[in-house]
Amino acid sequence: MAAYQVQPSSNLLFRQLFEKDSSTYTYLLADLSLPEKPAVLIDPVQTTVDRDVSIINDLGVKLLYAMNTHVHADHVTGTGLLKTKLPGVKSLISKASGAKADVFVNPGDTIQFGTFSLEVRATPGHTKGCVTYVTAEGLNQPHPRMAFTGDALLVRGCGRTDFQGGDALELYRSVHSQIFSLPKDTLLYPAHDYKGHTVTTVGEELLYNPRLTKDQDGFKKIMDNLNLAYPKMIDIAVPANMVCGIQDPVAASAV
Ligand SMILES: N[C@@H](CCC(=O)N[C@@H](CSS)C(=O)NCC(=O)O)C(=O)O
Repeated sequence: MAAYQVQPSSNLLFRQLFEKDSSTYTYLLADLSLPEKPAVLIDPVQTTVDRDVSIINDLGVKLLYAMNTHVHADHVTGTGLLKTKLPGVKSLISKASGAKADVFVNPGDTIQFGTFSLEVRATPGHTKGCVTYVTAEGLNQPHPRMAFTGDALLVRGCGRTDFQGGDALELYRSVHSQIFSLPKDTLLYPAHDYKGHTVTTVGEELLYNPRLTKDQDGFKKIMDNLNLAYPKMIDIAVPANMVCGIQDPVAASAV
């Protein structure tokens, strides 16, 4: 297996952070070419917000957006709590998610942080409002490109499709049209991994993804027979994430 050295651009700060209880990856990206070092944080988890705030403060970056790829069912997002700890931060999620946030994005929108940006691609199927965030093309942009796929595409897997408006055929079409259409060397960063993987590429998943290399019928059969237990925190996480996590930590801790 090839080892990936992420050298997207000397000006792009990139950190992949892990939360072990839900096996969630959180990603910090910042533009070091500007004095303010504008940054975004993708899929933060509430229980690791203090870690994230420490890293942000240690590195001296300015967090603009705490953003989600979708309404998570297995953990409470850190976006609400981050807003209370880092004033000025805006929560961001897709309009199609139906969740509350400061900023809503639609397919084709770009999220700017300094000289870098992330393109919003609609990748529904795991949930209705799932999006993938993709770095831009261009001379001073990360090369290879990087895509943050949430739960639409996992390394050698994909998100389940049995709740929150999930739909196996929609997920299949989303991944093939919006993710597998990217250049083969595009680095794919998922929101979860349960087996110790960190990153993959479009080329690798086109060859080795055991679900998405099948045809649509074969894929649907696999997804209909996953028989996964519901996430332990689903009844707490989904309602909390519909409002982008805790908005008032004092009130929440009093409950
Ligand atoms: N055991 C975990 C939940 C595991 C799970 O269902 N993961 C989801 C993504 S989070 S909703 C998934 O789509 N998994 C796909 C797969 O093939 O594993 C818990 O209880 O939290």
